[in-house]
Amino acid sequence: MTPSTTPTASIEEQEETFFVQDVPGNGKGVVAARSIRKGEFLFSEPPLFTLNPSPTNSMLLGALSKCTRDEQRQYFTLANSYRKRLLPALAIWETNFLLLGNGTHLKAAPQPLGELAGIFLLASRINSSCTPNVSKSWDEIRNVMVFRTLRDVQDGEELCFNYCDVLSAQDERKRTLMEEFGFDCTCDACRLGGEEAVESDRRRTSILRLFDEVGRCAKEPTLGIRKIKLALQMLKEESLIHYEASFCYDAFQFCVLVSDFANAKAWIRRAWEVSCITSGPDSNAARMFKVYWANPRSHTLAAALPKATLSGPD
Ligand SMILES: C[S@@+](CC[C@H](N)C(=O)[O-])C[C@H]1O[C@@H](n2cnc3c(N)ncnc32)[C@H](O)[C@@H]1O
Repeated sequence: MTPSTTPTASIEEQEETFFVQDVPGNGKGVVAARSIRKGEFLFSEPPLFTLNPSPTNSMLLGALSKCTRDEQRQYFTLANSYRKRLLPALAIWETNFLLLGNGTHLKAAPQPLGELAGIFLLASRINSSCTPNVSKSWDEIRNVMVFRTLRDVQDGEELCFNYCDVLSAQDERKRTLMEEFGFDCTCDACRLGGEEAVESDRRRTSILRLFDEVGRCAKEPTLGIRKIKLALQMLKEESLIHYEASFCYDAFQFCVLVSDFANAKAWIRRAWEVSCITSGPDSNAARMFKVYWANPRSHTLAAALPKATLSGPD
């Protein structure tokens, strides 16, 4: 796999790749104008302004007063899910802000100290999906939010990232999105019914449980790898690439623990490939994985347990 190079896209390039249009039932949305390969860079966008994630209306008016007339006009045409409850500037902020950094942007979740949030005029048009085909990652060096495709996207398909944690059951996701963002989620995963919904819920909640269980397998690397393979299989079935890199990195660590450096290399290479897709080859994660791929013995856990041979990715 060849990861995309460091991104910048002109307006013309963007228009050839995607456009903003009305999406039935969900206001506006961003739609692919051509087929797009997984891991492709879509666009990067600087924030119009940044504030702490819970500003007052007057703080917002202060920030807006430093914007141009056109930017103010664009701000006030963004979606507003809190029309009946909040003053316009605050209501639009609550509907559209994104956290800088790579955490969740759920309002109820504890935020790291000093975490900032921002308004991104174009990204504000991207709707939510619990099976997202777009990733967003904050580039702290260039001060831009970067958007990439997580899987192959067809011409005409809507581009969506996830507003909430996707590793929970449908009713919990829908409740969170209603409570935190004021809308009833109509994404494909939230529209599943019957046996399909039960199966999807089972996989997503199992993957979450496996995250925890894998972390407790430090003394049982073989069991750890078995659980990781199970989680990767379920992630594939749910089309959720997000978490693959993290599981592959855990598998790498199990392998270096027992000096199985051949399989360690195979796992960390896969972690690198996935992180190039989800956050780009220049991301901190991708850089770290590349270093370990070149020299797995440099990891602090190397040879901490007796030698053994585990297995690599399927
Ligand atoms: C950040 S805006 C996204 C763009 C918005 N559709 C627009 O017209 O500008 C968030 C709002 O879009 C709508 N929305 C986003 N994702 C949705 C989904 N999965 N199901 C239903 N509505 C959604 C909700 O009204 C939500 O408050």
